[in-house]
Amino acid sequence: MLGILLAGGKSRRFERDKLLFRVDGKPLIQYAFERLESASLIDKIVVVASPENARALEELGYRVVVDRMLLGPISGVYTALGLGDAFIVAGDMPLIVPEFVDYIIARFERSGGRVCVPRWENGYLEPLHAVYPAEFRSVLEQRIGNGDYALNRAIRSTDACYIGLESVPEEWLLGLFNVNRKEDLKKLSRTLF
Ligand SMILES: Nc1nc2c(ncn2[C@@H]2O[C@H](COP(=O)(O)OP(=O)(O)OP(=O)(O)O)[C@@H](O)[C@H]2O)c(=O)[nH]1
Ligand SMILES: [Mg+2]
Repeated sequence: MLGILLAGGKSRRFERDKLLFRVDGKPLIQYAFERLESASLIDKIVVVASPENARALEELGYRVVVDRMLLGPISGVYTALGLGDAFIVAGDMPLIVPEFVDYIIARFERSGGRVCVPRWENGYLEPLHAVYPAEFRSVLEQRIGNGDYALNRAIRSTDACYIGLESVPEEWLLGLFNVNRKEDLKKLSRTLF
């Protein structure tokens, strides 16, 4: 399965490009890359970047595709699905749990190729840690065309496969942690070092 790291955000809350920000000498996105790479069902990783950070990411050695729409995650997913079915994850998730990634991909295979997305007990979805079939691209195209950029609504409009987070090992939930603000780096350091 193709692995995609979304990297076209604005980092408004972080106040500078968080994915290139070095944590213990390594760009933040590299943590997500390494953990995604060690999932056994992931065979290739592509970064979906913005025109602003594409060059810097390429120089770090990543395969990069540019998202020219930058409408938020929806256009990142839309761009990614031009490459095929994919496990799509936010580049700001440095604690990805490889077993959890494999589990979602396996569920996708068994579901007959539906969108497979983690769901909290309160109904909240984790669309940036999910598998999407390439065919979902046409759903997104239509919604983008109608000016509806909510990825969650696009998912709910289809017959998606939901992974109940109340029934997965508790350690996996850490994989959903994402860095939005500088303060979040403290939590990251406590977990990593
Ligand atoms: N390709 C692409 N990725 C995006 C886009 N918007 C957000 N992302 C990525 O999606 C992930 C989650 O987004 P956020 O946490 O909201 O990140 P952000 O937009 O950079 O940060 P804020 O401006 O603080 O909301 C991050 O890895 C972003 O890089 C977009 O328009 N295109
Ligand atoms: Mg985030």
